Order: sequence, then structure tokens, then C-alpha cells
Amino acid sequence: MNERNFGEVILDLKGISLSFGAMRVLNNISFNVRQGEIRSIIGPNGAGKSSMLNVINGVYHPQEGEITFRGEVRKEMKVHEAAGFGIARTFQNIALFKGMSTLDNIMTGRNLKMKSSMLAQAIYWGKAQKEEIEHRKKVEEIIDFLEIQAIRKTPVGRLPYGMQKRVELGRALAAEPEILLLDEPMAGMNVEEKEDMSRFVLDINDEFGTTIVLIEHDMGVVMDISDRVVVLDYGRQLADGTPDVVRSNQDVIDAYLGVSH
Ligand SMILES: Nc1ncnc2c1ncn2[C@@H]1O[C@H](COP(=O)(O)OP(=O)(O)OP(=O)(O)O)[C@@H](O)[C@H]1O
Repeated sequence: MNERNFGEVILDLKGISLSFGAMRVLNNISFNVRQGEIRSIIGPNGAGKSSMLNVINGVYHPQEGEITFRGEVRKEMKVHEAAGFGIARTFQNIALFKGMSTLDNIMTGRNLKMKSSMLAQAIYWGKAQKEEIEHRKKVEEIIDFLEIQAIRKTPVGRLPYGMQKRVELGRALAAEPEILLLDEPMAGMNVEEKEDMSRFVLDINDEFGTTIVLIEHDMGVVMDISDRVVVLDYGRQLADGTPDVVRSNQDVIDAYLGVSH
């Protein structure tokens, strides 16, 4: 991918350290995310990649470091703040309601956007109904975008794995996120499914201007679609830069790229 021009730094992580008991999972990690870029985090299993996403969306609170979001410095992100800032994520293990349809699962992603409470929905039925129709419209747009019209009524538990991952992406998109955190969206997929998912990630970034933070083990995909890549290795930060810079970094070659995963 050619180097693209980006907007300002929207998320800046400085000196982040995170421990669980005696185990240091992240050790003095610093990198930033620019508006509109595809930013990948790579590293071997257990390197701390998912923990890093959990720091960004406020699930984990680092013992050291600073997180600056849109110029505002904080020691940690809170879950509700992250959600309010438009930070949405998908999970390594699919976290959908298996008995519910594709449509209903994606609809749950609208929760944050829904103004009417359950009580208000009961009392002011007309207003709530109008809101419901608007949400439904947005969800239908996402279903069209992800080309999953054929499975809109199917319970997701019956869908093949690759399709479930796509529905999960749809649910995250329903929140109309500013930053989308994708935790191994292509894990367990065949080549064709990976190509489809890569295309959707690129299209989301391109068409909606969504900033993407991606964890992915497939190096071909990462080097192909990322603007910048940060490399973690058992809590340490090994490298940070464009795919070309990272690929030619000797520490990375020694510690990671030379090893198959
Ligand atoms: N809540 C937690 N409590 C204790 N240890 C944790 C917790 N979350 C993560 N860890 C540990 O932190 C380390 C890093 O895990 P993490 O899931 O962040 O790595 P990862 O790079 O995403 O790995 P993978 O590629 O296997 O998903 C692991 O040793 C993991 O067991």
C-alpha cells in the first residue's frame, strides 16, 4: 500500500505498562493512532496485543502511562468514555447472540445510539417507533454494505464461522464508530474469506473514514493493508513504523517474522 496522508493524532499512548499480579503484560509501550489510518498491532501469541486493545477501550487500566484522546490526557480510559468517544471493537472469540438472527444481532450494536429508554418506548410509542425505523434503516445499510442480505433472518449460530465474523463486524459498525478495534478478524478463515474480510476493512476505512486498529496474525494481510504497524514481543515494543520499516527491522526479523505462527 502506498503511504497515505493522514489527519491529526487522535489517540496517543505513552509509556503504557500493565501488570496482572507479578506478570508484566505490557512494558512501557508508546505509539499513536492518526485519524483515518489502518494501524496494526502484531506479535506472537501472548505478546500483549489483546491487552493493548483492552487498555484502549477501557477494560484494562494500566498501572503506568498516559492515554491522550483528542488532546485530553488521562491515566486510563473508562469503558463508558471509550464507548462515548466512538471506540468499538470486535473480539477474538465471536461474541454474538447465537440464537438471534443476523439482523437482530446487528441491531444490538445500535444500543448506544438509541435515545428512548424501554420505559419511554412503552409510553411514547409513536416516537420510539420512528426511532426504531431509523435504526432499522441504518442496520439495513450495513447489511447491504457487508453483502449479507441472504442471511439477515438466519440465527447466527447456524452460520459458517467466516459469516459469523462478518456479522460481528456488522454489529461493531452499527455503533458508527470513529475508531474500530478489530481483534483477529481473519483468524480461522480460509483464503477467500480472508480476502473478503480484508476488502471490507479497506472499504470501511475508505468509505466511512473509520480509523482502524487491527490485530492480525496473517502477515501477508497485515503488510498489505496497514498504514503503520507496531510490533510487540512479550510485553516489549520491538518496532513501530510503516510495513516496509517494520519488515526490514532486524529485531523483528529475529524475534517474530522468521518464526511461523
Ligand atoms: N485479565 C487477565 N488476567 C491475567 N492475565 C491476563 C489477563 N489478560 C491477559 N493476560 C495475560 O497477558 C498476556 C498477554 O495476553 P494477550 O491476550 O494480551 O496477548 P495477545 O498478544 O493478544 O495473544 P494472542 O495472540 O494469543 O491473542 C498473556 O500471558 C495472558 O495470559
